[in-house]
Amino acid sequence: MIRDAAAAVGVAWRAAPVLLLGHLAAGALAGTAPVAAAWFTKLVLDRLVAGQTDDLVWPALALAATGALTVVIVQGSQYLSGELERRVAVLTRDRLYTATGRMTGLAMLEQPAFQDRLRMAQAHSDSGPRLILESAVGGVQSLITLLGFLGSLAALSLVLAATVLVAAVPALVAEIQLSRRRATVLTALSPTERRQFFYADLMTSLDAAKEIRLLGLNALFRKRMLSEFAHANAERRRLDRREFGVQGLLGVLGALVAGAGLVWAILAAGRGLLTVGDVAVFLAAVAGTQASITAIASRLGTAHNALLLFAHFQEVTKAGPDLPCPPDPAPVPELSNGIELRDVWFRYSEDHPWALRGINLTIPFGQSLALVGPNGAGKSTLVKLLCRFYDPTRGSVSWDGVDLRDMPVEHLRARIGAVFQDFMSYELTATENIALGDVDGAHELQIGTAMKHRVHAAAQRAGVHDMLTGLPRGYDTMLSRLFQDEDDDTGVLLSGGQWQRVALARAFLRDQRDLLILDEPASGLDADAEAQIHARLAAHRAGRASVLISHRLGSVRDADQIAVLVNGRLEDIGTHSDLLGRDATYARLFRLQANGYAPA
Ligand SMILES: Nc1ncnc2c1ncn2[C@@H]1O[C@H](COP(=O)(O)OP(=O)(O)OP(=O)(O)O)[C@@H](O)[C@H]1O
Repeated sequence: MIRDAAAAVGVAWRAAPVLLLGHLAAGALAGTAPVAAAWFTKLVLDRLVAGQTDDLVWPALALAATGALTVVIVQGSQYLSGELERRVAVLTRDRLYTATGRMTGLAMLEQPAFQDRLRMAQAHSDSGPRLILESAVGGVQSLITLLGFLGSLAALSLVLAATVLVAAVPALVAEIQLSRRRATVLTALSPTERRQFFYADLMTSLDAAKEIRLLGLNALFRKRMLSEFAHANAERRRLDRREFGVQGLLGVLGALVAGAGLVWAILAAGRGLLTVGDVAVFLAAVAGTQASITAIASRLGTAHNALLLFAHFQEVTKAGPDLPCPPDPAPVPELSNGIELRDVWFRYSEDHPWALRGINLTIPFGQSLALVGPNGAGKSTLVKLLCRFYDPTRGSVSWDGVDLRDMPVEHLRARIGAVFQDFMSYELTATENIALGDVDGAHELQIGTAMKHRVHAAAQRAGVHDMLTGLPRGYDTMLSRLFQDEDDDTGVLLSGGQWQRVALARAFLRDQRDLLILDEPASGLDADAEAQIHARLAAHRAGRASVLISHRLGSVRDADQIAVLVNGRLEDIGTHSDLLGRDATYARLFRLQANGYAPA
């Protein structure tokens, strides 16, 4: 907890040291103002009662100046706090997304617990340090006020000063417990909120709009969202009620102490033990002491709560890379022999069934391997292991004899081009959508003349150049209608097959890479386009290894090798004619598909 507090202050210090110091100084000044105002009031009242009107001017002026200064400090403090939060936000976001960038695998992102932590970190990383600092500054401010008023109170009655102090202990304890409870409830509600966002998102998502409307799912998802919402509200209500009860009791206790003090002060003044000014200071001190203690308790609670939430940010940013990285990684050589899977077993987690079972397979350099098999056989999983999105649970994948785990993962991926089954459609211009295939991550996307030529060539190979040229702004057209200016609605939505060609063009931009992976690259293409794409792929096979996944067996029959996966096992491997001759899964599936095209 202390380490998290130091980290939060460290973040603010790194983001804006001068603002931080200014904020602290403003807090300390603001803390002395109420005490000074009380004593100036006493001077004014005592001199008024004593008829010393000539000596009234400076305490009255000082009282007015204190009031004015307080207003300036409060306003200035608010500005400093806002600016500090803005600068902290830039720094925390940078750290958060640098940390997620260090997670080079997929397993961590797939864990619900990590997703919850990430969401909490995203939600509280900006406000966390601000709340912690504000609580610290506010706490110091209230402490200064408290000490000043306690001193004043002690000068008038030691017993009363001690009573006010002791009466404050329950408030401190209660506030800390309440804040702990608040943070626990927030964390426990995270999965509920995740589901709530999921349903809310579904109902407004463009991708889901067709099905939601056709199947009439809006009412169902709205009810589910509201039910999650109601569950979260019930928890929050329980918390608010508890808070209401505790704070109410504490308020009554404080009022009783203040009331008793007031009676004592009036009786003492009646007996001539206190002046009118003393009574004024006394009243201000009792109220000020109680208010400061309540403020300190509440600041402590806020800081405690903010710290518990900020811990999520700390955990995410401190998490190491999710794929082990050797201390002295081997450079990734250009592929010259091939990639070998040796007795590879893989499951997504210990609770999941095996997705790959003892796969032994070689993908020789300069050759193409087709992966075929029924749904869920493990084809995409195998491809994900080739890109090292996961490490095999058992066995190894090696690149020219070097285990992928011994290589820097970013170097490995720099040698791979891929189109995944669930490829991305970026809401950017057509040029950017393709140029993203070859970026230097450290720099902004540079689209000079040379890059434009390469983008056009890749688009031509993917058979999408003419279509892109014909768009309202050619290659500069936004492939989205979401990010338009009011007076510019030239963005377009592409069809599924057109998007697939753009994704292919993006992969072709990386065609100098050693391994080309195409997971169902032509599933959305018309028959002409599919034939063209496969002819082009075949022409570019030399000089690299390629892996092609397809359910349309006619399109993989020319592959140098066809591997048949069934239920995570390698059932068979060979050329098209080898496999047809063996009369197993491949031959059965091929004949089934071929029959569909045979004349009736
Ligand atoms: N991220 C994941 N977490 C847990 N299980 C997964 C994950 N991805 C895939 N699986 C499971 O692993 C198995 C293999 O899936 P995979 O996607 O590799 O099959 P596939 O052969 O590519 O299927 P398809 O032809 O339908 O694309 C399936 O049982 C699937 O449910």
